[in-house]
This record gives sequence, structure tokens and C-alpha cells, in this order.
Amino acid sequence: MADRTPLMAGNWKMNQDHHQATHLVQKLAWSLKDAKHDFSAVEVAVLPPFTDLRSVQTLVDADKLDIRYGAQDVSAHESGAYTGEISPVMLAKLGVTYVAVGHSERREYHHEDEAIVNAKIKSAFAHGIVPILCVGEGLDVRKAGEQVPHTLAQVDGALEGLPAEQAAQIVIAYEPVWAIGTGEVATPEDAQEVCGAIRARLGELYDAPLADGVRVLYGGSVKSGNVAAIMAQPDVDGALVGGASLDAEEFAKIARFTEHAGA
Ligand SMILES: O=C[C@H](O)COP(=O)(O)O
Repeated sequence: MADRTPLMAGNWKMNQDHHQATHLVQKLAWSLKDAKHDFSAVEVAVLPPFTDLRSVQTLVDADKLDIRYGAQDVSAHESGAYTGEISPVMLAKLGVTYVAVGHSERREYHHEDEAIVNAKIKSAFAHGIVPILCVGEGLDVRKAGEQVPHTLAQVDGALEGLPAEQAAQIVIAYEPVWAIGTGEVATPEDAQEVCGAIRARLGELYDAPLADGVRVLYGGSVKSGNVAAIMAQPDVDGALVGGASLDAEEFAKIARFTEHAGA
């Protein structure tokens, strides 16, 4: 198995103004420093709202923090008459490493389909930003036992036409919609079933060594108390954390999941 560095990414969603963002990142950095966190062993990233990114960049640069940061969405276009959208060129200038693409809240409230997700992934890569592709099923699909084919269809659509050198860098987050913000965490076996299927599909679409190197995250009500069991699964390489990432100490504990296995 490839040596995949786990990634813990905090998706703040529409929370925290730019002053609060600075405090939250500072507190997270302190918590991780106190714990002597090894960022080469577990990577830590935050995805604040667009309006916070400049403040986070300034703090990370000034304090030389090892915390990475990213955006929650990106336009498929570089510039032009797209009111309200944010260009990948602008994000690259802000030093973002990652961008979430196709989050279920974007799919639901902004009607993003596979073609848009695919275009946004290509737009991010064209400017050196690594997409965190979000996929996952709703409750109806889960009840019908169709979670794997549903999620793989999303993966197929999102990756269409993506060259292997880009696919090799992508991060894919499996987030069952019924487990997001509900406290309903999927069992570790549920997470493994779909994360393993995603990796197998990458092997079919590209090749096994490429699939072996791609990080597949789980997201949905991840907390310090359940992260270790999820991370023990062979095809889960990290977590996309929503609510719990707004609490610096809790998110630091999630990043330090190896310390509280069995908690
Ligand atoms: O992007 C993060 C996911 O939507 C999970 O959110 P949550 O941890 O609040 O359930």
C-alpha cells in the first residue's frame, strides 16, 4: 500500500468572519504546537469562507504555520461576467492549497451537477489548486442499498477527461448526506465500503498504483470520539470535518487521532 499522508480538513462552511478566522487558526496552531503535532505525519487544513482567506494567508505566512488552507468552492471560469463567483486565479494568488468541489450543499442549494463539478475540478487544477471532490448519497439511496453505484457515478462524472497526472493528486471525500451535521455518523464499515469502492474505481479508470496513492477522506459528523475507528479502516485517509472544526481544541484532537484510539 502506498504511504498516504492522512489529511484532516476543516470545512467551516458559512461560519466565522475574518477576525474570528484569525483567532480560530491561531488557537488551532497553539493547540497543535502544545501537542507537538507532526504535520508531516498528519496534514491539517482549514477551508474558511472566501472573505477570510486573505486574513488566514497573512497569519499563516507571518507565523510560518504548517497549517494549509483552502476555499469551499471555485468558479469554472477564470474571469469575466460571472457575478458573485470567485476565480481560481484569485484563489491561487491567495496561496490556497485546496478547494472543495461538489460539496452536497453546493449540489443541493446551487444545483451543481456532474458537468459543473467536472469543470470546476479542471479549473482548480489549471491553477495549481488541489480539488477535494465531495461525493456521497442521500438517505433514500442509502435505504435502497445503492450507495456504491450512486457514489461511483458521481466519481465517474467528476473525473471525466481528467489526465492521470491530475487524478493522481486529487483528494476525494466520501460524505453520506444523511450523516452531515446530523450526529448520524456512518459506521467505520459503512465508510470503508464506499471509500474502498472509490479506490477500486480509480484503479479501473486509471491504474492500481495511481489509485493506491490517492487520498480518500470520510466526512459526516466526525468528532474526536469517533475519528480513530474511522481512520482504522484501510481505505480511509483522513476526514472532512464540518461542525467540529469550528472548535480549535476539538479539531486539534481529531488531527491527533492516533492518541485517542478507542476513546
Ligand atoms: O464538509 C463537511 C461535511 O459536510 C461534514 O459536516 P459535519 O462534520 O458538520 O457533519
